[in-house]
Amino acid sequence: MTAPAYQLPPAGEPLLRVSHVSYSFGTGEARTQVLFDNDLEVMPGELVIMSGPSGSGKTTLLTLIGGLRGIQDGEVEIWDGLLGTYHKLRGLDEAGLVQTRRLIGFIFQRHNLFDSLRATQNVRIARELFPPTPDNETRIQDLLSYLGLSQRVGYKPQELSGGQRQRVAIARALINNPKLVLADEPTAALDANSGLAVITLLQHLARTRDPNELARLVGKPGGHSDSGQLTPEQAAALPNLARQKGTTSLIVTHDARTMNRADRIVHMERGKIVSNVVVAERLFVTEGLRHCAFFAAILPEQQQAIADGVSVGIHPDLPARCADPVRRAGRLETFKPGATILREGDPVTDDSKFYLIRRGRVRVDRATTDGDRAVAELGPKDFFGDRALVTNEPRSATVTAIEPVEVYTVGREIFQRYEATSRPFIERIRAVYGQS
Ligand SMILES: Nc1ncnc2c1ncn2[C@@H]1O[C@H](COP(=O)(O)OP(=O)(O)OP(=O)(O)O)[C@@H](O)[C@H]1O
Repeated sequence: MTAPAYQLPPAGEPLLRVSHVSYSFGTGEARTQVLFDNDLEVMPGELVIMSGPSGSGKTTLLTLIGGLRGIQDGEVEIWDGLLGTYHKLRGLDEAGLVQTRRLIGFIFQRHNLFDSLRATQNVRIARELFPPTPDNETRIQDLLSYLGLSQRVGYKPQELSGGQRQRVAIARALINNPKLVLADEPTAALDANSGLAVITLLQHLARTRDPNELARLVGKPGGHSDSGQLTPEQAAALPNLARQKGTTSLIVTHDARTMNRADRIVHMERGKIVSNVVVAERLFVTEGLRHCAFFAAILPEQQQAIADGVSVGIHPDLPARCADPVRRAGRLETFKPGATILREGDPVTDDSKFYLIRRGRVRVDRATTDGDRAVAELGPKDFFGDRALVTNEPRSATVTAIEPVEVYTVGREIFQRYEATSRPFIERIRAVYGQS
């Protein structure tokens, strides 16, 4: 019998969806609510870091997602690509939960290795839950050796250091190519090389990466294995270890080195997800804003805050959707070909916006001082609509979508905020835009 083929979730749908999840410990007077109405969607192949102060509820949320605790309020749905359906965890019986947990690779602090088993056996026993493949044994050895344990495969847990045990637990979590990895501080006990190896493997399990990205992480042959770089052998082993792409990882960590490698950073405070930033989108918007004279003139941290507010929760590989409140805070608008985005002569109102093109091309058509018309085309990373918001004069051009267009928008209120707070600032800016 051949294994059923894995299907991805329907286009644009997440692999994991958390909706309105709240949670309390204890009962009666001792009842304490620790999670408050959380929403989160994680797309296939995303590497998401969850950060936040101690006690903010990260571990509790992770255990709910993993089906290790019963859901009290809200829902958690996990895509099962073999059944082609979502498992809804709320109210699921133990058999259903066991089935769901088999989709997940858990990397938690308490590793629960079997004390009587050697490193290889601890990994093999997880592999035995699934149908064997001809390369079972080589894969186990390759994974352990990639994680720097080739000299330790025959050791039992008590003969290993904390970091080595953690690496065996990681090998065990990843040996079955889970489509969802849930990890709680996976790199906390690890040296620099092992931490980097783990996060790089998760990145490569997620999707094909730019080879240059990997090349930058690799040290010289024979270099020190704890140099904070990968050895050439580790880099060479990656393609084979990460043949099956599409692994989604949700990682709780305080480790700044790990955070730099995330696709998205979700931040929790006091039981609530308070920010949800897609790193590539934030970078795109920040760079785009900095090319505009108005935003270039404000402080970098203010630019960053505006970029975060604009791009929050938007995923780089997918069209914009507004599924949860965190995403709704994102300001992405779409226009069909032929649609007018701005019209020459329209007055500035409270609804007026600045536009940064994310995808597609627009035509800009405006009257020139000599009575002619000037036409230009703009594309991704170009922007328009700032001048009228600074000068409060009517729109000076008509902007039309040539193709399907996605634009990030910044509302007029941001411009007014600076006008209200800093007179000299706005005068300087108006001078740049040709107004006294
Ligand atoms: N079993 C439990 N019984 C009662 N309260 C608990 C229990 N587990 C956690 N809590 C409380 O729930 C809140 C959230 O804890 P949680 O461990 O989820 O936070 P965290 O963000 O993961 O913290 P850390 O980074 O320190 O691991 C904390 O106030 C904690 O004291």
